[in-house]
Amino acid sequence: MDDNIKIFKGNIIFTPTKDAFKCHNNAYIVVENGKVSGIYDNLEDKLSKEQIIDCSQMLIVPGFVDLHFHAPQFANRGLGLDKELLPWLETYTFPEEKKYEDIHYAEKIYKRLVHEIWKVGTTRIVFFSSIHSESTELLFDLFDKAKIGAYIGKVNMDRNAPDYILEDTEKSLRETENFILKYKDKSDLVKPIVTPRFVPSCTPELLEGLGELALKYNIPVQSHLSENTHEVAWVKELHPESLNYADVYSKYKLFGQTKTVMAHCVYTTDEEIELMAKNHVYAAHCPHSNYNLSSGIMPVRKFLNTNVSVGLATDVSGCHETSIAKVMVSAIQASKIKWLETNREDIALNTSEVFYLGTKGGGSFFGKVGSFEPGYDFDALIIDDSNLGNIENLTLEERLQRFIYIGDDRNIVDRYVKGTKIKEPEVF
Ligand SMILES: O=c1[nH]c(=O)c2nc[nH]c2[nH]1
Ligand SMILES: [Zn+2]
Repeated sequence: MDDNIKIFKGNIIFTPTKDAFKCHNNAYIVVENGKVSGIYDNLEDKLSKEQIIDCSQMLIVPGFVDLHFHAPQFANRGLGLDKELLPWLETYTFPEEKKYEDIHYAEKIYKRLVHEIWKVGTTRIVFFSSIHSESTELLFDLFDKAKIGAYIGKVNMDRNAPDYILEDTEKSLRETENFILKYKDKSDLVKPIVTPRFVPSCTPELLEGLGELALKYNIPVQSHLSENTHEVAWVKELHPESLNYADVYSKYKLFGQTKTVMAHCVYTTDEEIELMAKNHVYAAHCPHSNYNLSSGIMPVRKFLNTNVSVGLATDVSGCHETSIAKVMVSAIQASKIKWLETNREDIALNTSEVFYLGTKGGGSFFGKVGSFEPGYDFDALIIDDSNLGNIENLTLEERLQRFIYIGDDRNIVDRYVKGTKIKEPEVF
């Protein structure tokens, strides 16, 4: 058989749309050159046993996609989470990010990070690094070597933070351009992304320069939008000339002029949501982080009803969890509170919806990723849930739901990206 063809047998479950799971019990998924070519209920008569990767009792699901993660905050998980956003940034986040000027510290933590992302079954991820070019390049190289898909952004910030974490505007732009030039064509799986931290920490000159760079090299953009009420008020104070928070990014060509993702969107107005839909700007929903930092609850249903593309994200270290499965749980919980808050108008999310958001919803930011429809990259997790309880009398949907709620990385037997099995990365 052609080396470029792999055939997996197992219980295949995925969400081509958010509205329902597609399930194939004990079926075959054929992968050619890293892409799904089809799913068949029976191929046995055409194949010998050696040609099949047998996962018979197991679940085969798309890999998880995390649309927003701060790599240099990895060692800070679980610290200072009784604070709100702005005091937390000052007391915990900025001092930790400063440490990434030391490449040896970066190497120690980033190697652990790659291992963790592999462990929890995240196969595609969008990272903020820190302001430091050398550490950012290291992060890029480690994910490229691990063969996990990622966008990686050198953070830009030149105002409203302690001196030790601020950049000179010109230098920030120059280093960002150098990073783009060095890495934009280096890897098939890992790519640069333009990363203004958020409006309060970027001068208009910096935002303007970053918008120009994104357009010049057609590089995607990521930032934060309307996470916290104090932050939103601060942006209004800094930019009285703008209609709203999104309008500031938009003015500097950082709001959909190239592919864009904005984290949080808790206080985004109806006009801003309309603009996101019009400009195809993604929203990264980070419910765990929003609880921890007392930010609020993003009205996800409103975004979905307005046809905004939404994915899930941990937002480590606003979030102490690294698993997107656990974010799926908190997305359901948060939406139930929102349902109560809106007098039962914003219908709560169900399991197929959050699974969609954590796979195909965020995956589309990377291309044909997060589903098993023909032509999609075969990014997959093989899950053995036999230790979680009886599997005989449950539907595949129930088994997957149970894994999301009570399973963990110990249930993930194998991980694939673009049809290639990802080996466990070395930590030391
Ligand atoms: O959750 C967040 N984490 C951060 O590091 C950050 N910086 C600005 N805004 C932020 N929000
Ligand atoms: Zn963030």
